[in-house]
Amino acid sequence: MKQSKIFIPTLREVPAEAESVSHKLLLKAGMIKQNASGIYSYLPTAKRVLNKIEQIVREEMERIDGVEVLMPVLQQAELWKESGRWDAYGPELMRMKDRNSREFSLGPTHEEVVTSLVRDELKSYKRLPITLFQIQTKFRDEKRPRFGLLRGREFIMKDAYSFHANEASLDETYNDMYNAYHKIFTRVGLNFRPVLADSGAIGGDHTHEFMALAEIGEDTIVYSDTSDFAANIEKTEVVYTPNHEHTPIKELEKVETPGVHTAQKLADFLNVTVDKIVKSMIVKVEDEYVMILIRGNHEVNDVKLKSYFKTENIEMANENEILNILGAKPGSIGPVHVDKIKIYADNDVQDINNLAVGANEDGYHYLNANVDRDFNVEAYGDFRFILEGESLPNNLGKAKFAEGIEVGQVFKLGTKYSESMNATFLDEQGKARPLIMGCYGVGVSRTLSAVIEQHHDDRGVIWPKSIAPYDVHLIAINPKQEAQLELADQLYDQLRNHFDVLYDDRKERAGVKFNDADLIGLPVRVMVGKQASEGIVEVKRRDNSESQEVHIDDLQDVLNAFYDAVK
Ligand SMILES: O=C(C[C@@H]1CCCCN1)Cn1cnc2cc(Cl)c(F)cc2c1=O
Ligand SMILES: [Mg+2]
Ligand SMILES: [Mg+2]
Repeated sequence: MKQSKIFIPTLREVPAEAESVSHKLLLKAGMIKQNASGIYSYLPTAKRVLNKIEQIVREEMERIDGVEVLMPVLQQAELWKESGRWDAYGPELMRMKDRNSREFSLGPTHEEVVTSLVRDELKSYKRLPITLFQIQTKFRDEKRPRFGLLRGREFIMKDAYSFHANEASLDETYNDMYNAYHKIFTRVGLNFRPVLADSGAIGGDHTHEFMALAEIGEDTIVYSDTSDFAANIEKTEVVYTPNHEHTPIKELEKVETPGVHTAQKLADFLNVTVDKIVKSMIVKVEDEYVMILIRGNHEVNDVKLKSYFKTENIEMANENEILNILGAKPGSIGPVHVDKIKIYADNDVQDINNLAVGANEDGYHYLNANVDRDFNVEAYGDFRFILEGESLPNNLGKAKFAEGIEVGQVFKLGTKYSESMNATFLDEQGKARPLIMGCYGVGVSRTLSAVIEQHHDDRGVIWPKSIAPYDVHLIAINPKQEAQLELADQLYDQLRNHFDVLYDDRKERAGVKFNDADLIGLPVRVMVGKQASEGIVEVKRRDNSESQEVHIDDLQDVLNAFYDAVK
């Protein structure tokens, strides 16, 4: 492809709102353009990378007998009402009406659609197991889209669904998928770890996420320094070992605490460590508000709340809701004398008494609040994130943290959808039983970004050759020089029989061309410059500074050697 004909709007400066490296480089290298928040157009070089990632995914799915389909993006609400998920999701599920006022969602995932697709077909155990997959656009109305394609609202996913007559068959496909994902993420050049994860409201109880290691990653991986334990922090159980530091019960005392709105400030004000403070959070669980109590040095784990209350529809209450319920701002709320909403507490809250908590009056706190005397706790539970260094469950060592980008996930779904949607098959005894399902996703557009996060330098992307937009960047340094243009044109015709070639034939200054070539990040470069008249060109790698001047008679061999040497 000639660069004078393609569309790669590289930028000199990057818009300030781009925070992650991949977001900056996607914009600077002219790979994406934002249409709206979290919604992007993929420009030519990005589209070519997506094609290659999708092709790798397709190959590995078909290798384990996955069968490709393409389901609709618009999903009729009736299906989500059958599965009970129409009300289980909040504003993240984009909903709309057609011209006849029929309700639809923009598909965030396709369990309901695929189950409705097979329930009229897969009626006999003889047709099982079967795995259907698609590579398709998804929509999830994220509250805070950010980091470009890492957390978009519209994104490309490979989603696969498998159907089985028994658990053993599901286990087999789950393992096949697990291994196929290993191959996919290895082939696209990612440094990744599979981790135990929380299956959330999707159902089932066995799931692994595939995490690309990157500091920008929003997920925290908990791993062990002495075992092969690895889990998403959302899932990592906190082992509660009682360690009561109780002091003699004291009288409840209300104190004025001007300007004290955080646990740390209250701790400083009271001259105690922040773990002696108890924070109160108000959470809306579907339509009911509850209070969660947690020690000042811990954070509430929203996924553990969703798992405990068995719903995805959980949101932190906003300031107005808190004011309406408790009559005070978030920094001054607490459990004392609160009886119109239920109070839940993290296990570790049991270890201390005579608590310092908000007084439900702005600018005031209580000292010496004690459970049973001053407030009731509905239930204690594991509602927090584990801290680095704490013991892992089952003596698997101490928790260590790493950031990850979730690029894939495999689930054992069980019969959650087949039962609710009446998708049954006749077993060997002719008895109707619900299909057993698995589902498996790869974030295709997110994988593109994750690769950039792991493969770049300060000048631009360094594509692994398996998914680079092109193989070779051919640059005529000064096409106004007849000898250079002629030789470059000749090499373009020659090289494109062996490689995908991007040919920079533009009448731009050399500096612009080299900057753009570094940004675009193709594995190997052939530069036609001043020595064109002697038939000498320069071959250069993008991943290191290795380069070599070579006569065009030897170019093919040298270029093959350079290309083979690149990862
Ligand atoms: O998508 C999955 C499970 C698997 C992942 C692999 C491919 C098949 N699905 C989980 N999940 C995540 N976010 C969602 C967001 C919305 Cl708004 C929704 F309505 C449903 C879901 C939802 O179900
Ligand atoms: Mg996640
Ligand atoms: Mg997930």
